[in-house]
Amino acid sequence: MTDTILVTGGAGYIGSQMVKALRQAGYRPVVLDDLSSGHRNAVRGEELHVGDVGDAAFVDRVLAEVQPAAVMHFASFIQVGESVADPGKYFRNNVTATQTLLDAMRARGILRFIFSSTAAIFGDPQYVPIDEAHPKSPINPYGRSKWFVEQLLEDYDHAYGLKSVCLRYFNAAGADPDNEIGERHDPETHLVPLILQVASGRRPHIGVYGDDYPTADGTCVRDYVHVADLCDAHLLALRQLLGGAGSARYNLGNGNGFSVREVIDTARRITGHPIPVVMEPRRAGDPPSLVADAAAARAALGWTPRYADLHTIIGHAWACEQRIAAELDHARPASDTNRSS
Ligand SMILES: NC(=O)c1ccc[n+]([C@@H]2O[C@H](COP(=O)([O-])OP(=O)(O)OC[C@H]3O[C@@H](n4cnc5c(N)ncnc54)[C@H](O)[C@@H]3O)[C@@H](O)[C@H]2O)c1
Ligand SMILES: O=c1ccn([C@@H]2O[C@H](COP(=O)(O)OP(=O)(O)O[C@H]3O[C@H](CO)[C@H](O)[C@H](O)[C@H]3O)[C@@H](O)[C@H]2O)c(=O)[nH]1
Repeated sequence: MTDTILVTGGAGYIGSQMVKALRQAGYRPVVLDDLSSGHRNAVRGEELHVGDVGDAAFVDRVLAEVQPAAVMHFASFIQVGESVADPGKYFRNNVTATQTLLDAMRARGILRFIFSSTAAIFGDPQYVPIDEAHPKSPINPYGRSKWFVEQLLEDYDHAYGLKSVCLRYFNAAGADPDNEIGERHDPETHLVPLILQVASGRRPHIGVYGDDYPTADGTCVRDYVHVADLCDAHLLALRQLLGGAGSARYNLGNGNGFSVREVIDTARRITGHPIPVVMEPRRAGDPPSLVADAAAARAALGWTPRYADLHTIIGHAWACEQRIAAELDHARPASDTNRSS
């Protein structure tokens, strides 16, 4: 029988890619999303339940109807800066609502859970590459919200036998290799899509947040990991959980750090656009360097990233940005087009 997998946040950037990967792997994905930042048209033909993960009655109805073998939980708020300005919003959605979901699952005897965690749980790294044993010391409410849930999951396993895999993504980037879906955050805060919006003419320049960090060229170093590779890791974790494996946590990255300048240079080569840079002050809460040690995921899950090369990651994101820019151009009223020409 085909296993049904409930994907919360399945209308978002990573969740929609996951839905596609689940379908291709022979599962039946069902989406639960309140469309607060997701897009209805990112859900392409799957069953979609529109509502809030924090709404206990709604979640219970969906679980009863869908009867998933496991839940993949992508739904959350994701902006570090906003989490500092409005921590209540982040703890409510990322912690309290997640607990509501977990309690509803328990009540229905659904005890398999895959959680979207983040490198932000580590805070300022004490060493790189960062392995699973690295101390957890988040420096913003977003990171703390994810670390709270990880700890809650440990207690829910001990007490209730709820088995979970926490996957700590480093910098998710890239887009669907088939270019059907892609990254559409609003507002966009992530480096790669912002750079590509400059190349497509949607922005005049890219601001670089600081060049006085203790890195080779002074700009921050990150480990960019392809969204399709993140989905592969989820599929492997899912197979293990459904096979009866216990709870686990894995760091997911390629183990290669690239500076902001290197990312911009790579994008210049791919797009042929000069991508003007404007230097800006440091952004609060940015660690100088975040690079994953993903040896545990490779060994225990058998995870081998297919698109580890930065050129490929940005190339896929560029194809997506060109498609989105063309769609926006097409949708713009003729009077706007006349003005800009
Ligand atoms: N993008 C990254 O680089 C990155 C890095 C590390 C971790 N993550 C985590 O991965 C997950 C997905 O991130 P993303 O970039 O796809 O974000 P996204 O904003 O594109 O997707 C999140 C989805 O969750 C939905 N949602 C939010 N709150 C909800 C609620 N209460 N009920 C129902 N639906 C709700 C939104 O409508 C959206 O469709 C998040 O949990 C995020 O913290 C992302
Ligand atoms: O316009 C921009 C945007 C970003 N950056 C820089 O580019 C790097 C990457 O920034 P992103 O915003 O793309 O990604 P973050 O590293 O801040 O955040 C990512 O990793 C975090 C964990 O640390 C969270 O999980 C978050 O959701 C995820 O997007 C950072 O050094 C940032 O300062 C710029 O210079 N200019």
